[in-house]
Amino acid sequence: MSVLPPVRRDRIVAELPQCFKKEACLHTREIFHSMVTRACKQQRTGTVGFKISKIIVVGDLSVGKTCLINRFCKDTFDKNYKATIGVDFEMERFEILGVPFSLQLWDTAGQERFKCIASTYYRGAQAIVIAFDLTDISSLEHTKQWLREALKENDPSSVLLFLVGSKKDLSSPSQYALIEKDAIMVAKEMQAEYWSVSSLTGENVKDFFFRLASLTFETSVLAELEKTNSRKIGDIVRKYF
Ligand SMILES: Nc1nc2c(ncn2[C@@H]2O[C@H](COP(=O)(O)OP(=O)(O)OP(=O)(O)O)[C@@H](O)[C@H]2O)c(=O)[nH]1
Ligand SMILES: [Mg+2]
Repeated sequence: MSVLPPVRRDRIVAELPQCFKKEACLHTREIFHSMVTRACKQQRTGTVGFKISKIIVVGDLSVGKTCLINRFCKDTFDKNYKATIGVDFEMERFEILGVPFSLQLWDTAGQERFKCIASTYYRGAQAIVIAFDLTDISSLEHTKQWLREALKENDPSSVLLFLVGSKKDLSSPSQYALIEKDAIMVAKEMQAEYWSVSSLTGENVKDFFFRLASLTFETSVLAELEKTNSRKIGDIVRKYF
């Protein structure tokens, strides 16, 4: 018997949410991978429905990491800056293609003096969100260093990367166009998916987290299927040799 309350109705995903910019996205498929859809229909998703996927959010101080998580998880926005000390986390439960899927969103500190505490929590992430401020080019320049540090604790070949520009409401259209061009280049180099959001207005926030949850889910199901298949091949090998 499940002790968890049902998933909120506005956390149900039936179709793959689309990327923000086709030039810098993890994949351009419009629907979930057919193997994933089939596995979900046949309830062959193994442990995916019971596991909690870890997502870490990193980036310079004051770029808006905490506000981004709070806008999505609590639908609130605080205009006063309160530095994150070390780390904080929020849980979000989704239902994707009928399968329960939980994300643990780790909000880390950008301030130098709290960084060493925060970095001890980087390990074991399924996805890394590297945040920068769309009105501050230096925060975009620092994203590569944030990524390098986060990847020291994670497997670069399996972790999903997202480069997220924040405070869209504060940038003028011309300033925005300029920084977005650079951000797309950085995202491509990192092999990350690019998004821009505003936690003040909420623009793109829900779309971003739904995409993040869905791609993390898709990757987890594919990994689970691969594990099951290699186990099956192992059984055959054991049986005949
Ligand atoms: N206008 C506007 N302000 C924002 C937005 N997001 C964050 N801010 C403001 O930027 C400041 C810093 O936001 P935080 O979310 O605390 O930044 P942080 O990245 O968590 O900072 P650290 O915890 O120190 O790493 C606060 O004053 C927020 O109100 C946004 O989308 N629009
Ligand atoms: Mg913070």
